Order: sequence, then structure tokens, then C-alpha cells
Amino acid sequence: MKTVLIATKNQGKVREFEAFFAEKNIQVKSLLDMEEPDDVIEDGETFEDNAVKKAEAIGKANGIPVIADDSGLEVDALNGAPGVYSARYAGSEKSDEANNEKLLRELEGVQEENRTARFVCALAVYLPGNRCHVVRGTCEGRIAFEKRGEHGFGYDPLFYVPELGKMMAELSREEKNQISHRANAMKKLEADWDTLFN
Ligand SMILES: O=P(O)(O)OP(=O)(O)OP(=O)(O)OC[C@H]1O[C@@H](n2cnc3c(O)ncnc32)[C@H](O)[C@@H]1O
Ligand SMILES: [Mg+2]
Repeated sequence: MKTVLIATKNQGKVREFEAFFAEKNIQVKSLLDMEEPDDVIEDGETFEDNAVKKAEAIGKANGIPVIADDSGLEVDALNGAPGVYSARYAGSEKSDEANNEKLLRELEGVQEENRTARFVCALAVYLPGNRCHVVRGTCEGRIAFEKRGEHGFGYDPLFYVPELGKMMAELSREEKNQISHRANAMKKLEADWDTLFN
């Protein structure tokens, strides 16, 4: 069976990629399966910069096809914050709980109609010997006033998806994988699938 290495240490992302690739009969590995993966410093100005940096560093070190995901949340009332700083919004220890609390604090007093936001996902594909290919997917929504839902990860309990009338964290993995920023980025890669993994 073909294998793709996802250059991430985020278990939530890994589970979503496993569901995507199960359909294609491609096995998913991640940095969580490796003993001492290289640490890649995410100091890019854009999601794309960081995704390419992660994919190239891990791909070159291992000599196999790699997909890296750099993602985050852009909130309009906060001028696009937390953006590329989404993982460490509330501090260097990367806590989803603390990030969500900070987001609610920063949006105190902001009315529902002004709480528009989007999830963004840049996916970079590295194939040995080739230059990285990068795509972007987004998902539009609104930041709620309190957390709801048990599924997903990260900012999902605060992200309301108007077209479904539910929070992202209220969607099953299958439902999220139809509409998410990651799903929309994966759809853009689909066209290149045959060349990427033949
Ligand atoms: O860099 P890797 O190892 O992939 O893992 P990470 O968790 O550090 O991932 P990022 O650098 O891409 O930071 C993404 C941030 O955006 C959040 N995020 C990304 N995708 C999300 C999703 O589908 N739902 C909720 N939050 C998400 C996530 O919780 C992080 O806080
Ligand atoms: Mg990261």
C-alpha cells in the first residue's frame, strides 16, 4: 500500500487525514509515529510559507512524499488575528483551552454580525526531487459567544458554520471532512492526485 507522511504532530489533523486517505487506499503516517522528528520553526509570514517549510524540511530529511498542513483562524474584528499565530495565541505551551478563552476575551462586546471569521489551511506537497506544490482551502463562519460540541479540535467548539446551523465541534468527522478548510484544500489537490502518487 502507498504511504504518505503528514508532517504534523497534531493528532486532530492526523485523524482527519486518515479519513481522507482511507478512501484512496493510502496509508497515513505522521511525526507522531517517528522517534525524534526534526523540529521545524514556523516563522513564516503566511500559512503557505510555513506549510512549505514544514514539508521540505521533513521531506528532505526522509526522502519520501510528504504533505504538511499549516492552518489557523482569521477573525475579521481582530484584523485577521490569530492567523499564523493561531497555535500559540495564548502562549508558547499551545493550549486549545487557553486559546479559546483568549479569543472570547478579545471579542468581548463584539456583536454577532461582526464576529465573522474563517479557518484557513495551506497544504504543501513535497515529492523527492521536485519543488513543493502548495494549495489553500478556507471555511467561512462566525465566532460564537460560548463553546459547544465535543468533536474536532482547536477552535472548533467556538466556530459556528452558518450553512449547517452548527458549531464545527458538533459535526462528525465525516461531516467536517466535507466542508472544512482542510477538506477544501484537499479537493484542490485532488486534480493532481495521479501525478502526485503514481
Ligand atoms: O504544526 P503541526 O505539527 O501541524 O501542528 P499545530 O497544532 O502546531 O498546527 P499549526 O501550526 O498549523 O497551527 C494550527 C492552529 O490552528 C488550529 N486549527 C487548525 N485547524 C483547525 C481545525 O480544523 N479546527 C480547529 N482548529 C484548528 C489549531 O488548533 C492550532 O491552534
Ligand atoms: Mg505548528
